[in-house]
Amino acid sequence: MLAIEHLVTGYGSDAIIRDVSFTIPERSITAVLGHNGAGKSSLVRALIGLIPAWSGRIVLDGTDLAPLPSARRIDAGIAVSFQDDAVFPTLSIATNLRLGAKVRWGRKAWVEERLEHILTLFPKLRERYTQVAYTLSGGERRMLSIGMALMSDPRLIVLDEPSTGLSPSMTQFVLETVGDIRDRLGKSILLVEQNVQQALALADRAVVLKTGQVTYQGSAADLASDATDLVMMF
Ligand SMILES: Nc1ncnc2c1ncn2[C@@H]1O[C@H](COP(=O)(O)OP(=O)(O)OP(=O)(O)O)[C@@H](O)[C@H]1O
Repeated sequence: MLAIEHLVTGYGSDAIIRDVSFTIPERSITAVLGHNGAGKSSLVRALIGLIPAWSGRIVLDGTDLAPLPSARRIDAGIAVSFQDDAVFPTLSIATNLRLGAKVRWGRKAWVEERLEHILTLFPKLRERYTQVAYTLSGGERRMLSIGMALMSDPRLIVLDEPSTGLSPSMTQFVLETVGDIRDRLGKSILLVEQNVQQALALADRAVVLKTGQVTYQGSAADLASDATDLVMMF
């Protein structure tokens, strides 16, 4: 569904992503793994247009998104939830979620239907629907941030380290929900995670980045089962 082809980008004159190519299949979870500084966040930024591609292509359903600005990429079907939970703290859960669907505001019934899907996925958000977002716990705020990204009904959702700063039980809940986003909503997910074992247990495919280059791409289960491979790839 999405193909990243020979992507090169970076900052100033430093190339950080160096000839990266991989594909993300329909209805699948692809985990992007790598040490601190490997280039995971830079890859996410390039994917959604926060930094320009120096060369290469980002092809979604046959269209190259690399020359397009971020807003056009959202229209094309990519959404992102960043680890710093970009929610509006003084607005209610209900308003935050509706803002996530801003690109489709003209279609009221459609927005309400999306909202129902998200509230079914995150029952905690339904319980706190009218509360303002700053009253949420860290885990609930993470759910809201993911819910907002899902409101535009993307084909591909990019989750940048969704477990960062969460307790082990909340991490488990959020990662289980990532499985639901694939299975119940039928989305494709690019999951950037520090939590290697849990990410591999959940993902269908894995991509390992090392100093901006791909050292592994293939089955997540195969990588998880071979400890030697894991050490070599990182
Ligand atoms: N805005 C920036 N300007 C210049 N260099 C940057 C910038 N952001 C990141 N870098 C550099 O790019 C390299 C890759 O960083 P990046 O944040 O993409 O890695 P990462 O794999 O996401 O790391 P982490 O797991 O620590 O978030 C690092 O050497 C970093 O210092």
